[in-house]
Amino acid sequence: MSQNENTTTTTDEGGTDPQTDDEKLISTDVTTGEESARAAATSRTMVEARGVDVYYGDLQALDDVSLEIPEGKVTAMIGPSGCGKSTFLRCINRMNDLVDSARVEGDLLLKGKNVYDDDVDPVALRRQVGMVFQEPNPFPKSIYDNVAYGRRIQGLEGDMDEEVEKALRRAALWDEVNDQLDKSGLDLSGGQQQRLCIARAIAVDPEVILMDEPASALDPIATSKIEDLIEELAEDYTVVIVTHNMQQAARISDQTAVFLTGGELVEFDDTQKIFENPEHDRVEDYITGKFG
Ligand SMILES: Nc1ncnc2c1ncn2[C@@H]1O[C@H](COP(=O)(O)OP(=O)(O)OP(=O)(O)O)[C@@H](O)[C@H]1O
Repeated sequence: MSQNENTTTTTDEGGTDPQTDDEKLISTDVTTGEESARAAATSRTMVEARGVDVYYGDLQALDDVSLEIPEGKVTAMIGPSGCGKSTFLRCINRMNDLVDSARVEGDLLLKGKNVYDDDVDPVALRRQVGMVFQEPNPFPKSIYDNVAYGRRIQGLEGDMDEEVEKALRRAALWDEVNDQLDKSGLDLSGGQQQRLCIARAIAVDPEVILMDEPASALDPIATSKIEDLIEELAEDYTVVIVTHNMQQAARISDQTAVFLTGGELVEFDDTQKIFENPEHDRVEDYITGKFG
């Protein structure tokens, strides 16, 4: 957001937002302290969807999706191809804004604040809600610069060497790369590249990490490392992961959302319940491989 765009905004209640332009520039958290405190006092929900519909032109990709994603857990999104899992993930950090034909209706709240409100800066939102994609996509830069990049462009304070080391340690990559930080990120193995992308995402201190099939391009050993890492990350972050791999969802997630054709969220519950005793026959059929 440019400084000129930072004008006084109208609140839901019709009053004016007392936050000054400078304060808004300093505060990149899209939720205000008051909103965060209110949300924390009433629940531990990090992300809440209320009646979310998404369209790409005439095609409806999500149909009236409502769910609450708890803080500090791993939440998996599963379902057959084309049922809207990635679309839902991309609503949370407004990546769908980048698709001209995409239209989002309903409410998508992050710590009680609608991320689609006019006063939310999508760039600040994407710092708070980081993303890791299916194909590892490090920048053609050194390992160090890949991790430092986000902090530099966001102007975040702190000792950069320490921050880079911290992020690489959290991403379980430090021990493998600490003596070659100048090496290109592109020269790492696929699994290391994906952990580098995770380090890059966490270097800017997000609260939520979205992962869109983060291990599907990796071999079984690299996959297993990423799965271990995801479980560890949930100690510090809220993780939302799209996966085609039901065993993976069962292994690493606390909650599972099952989407079925037509962009419908059919069931959302504890992962154990979804896999052992789902409420809906259609979910059982999907889990047991009768379709999808
Ligand atoms: N950028 C886009 N433009 C037009 N239609 C899109 C776009 N992205 C997704 N869609 C359509 O929206 C629907 C949901 O797609 P989405 O990628 O969210 O599903 P998914 O469940 O993640 O699928 P997969 O498991 O195959 O990745 C599909 O019909 C898809 O073709």
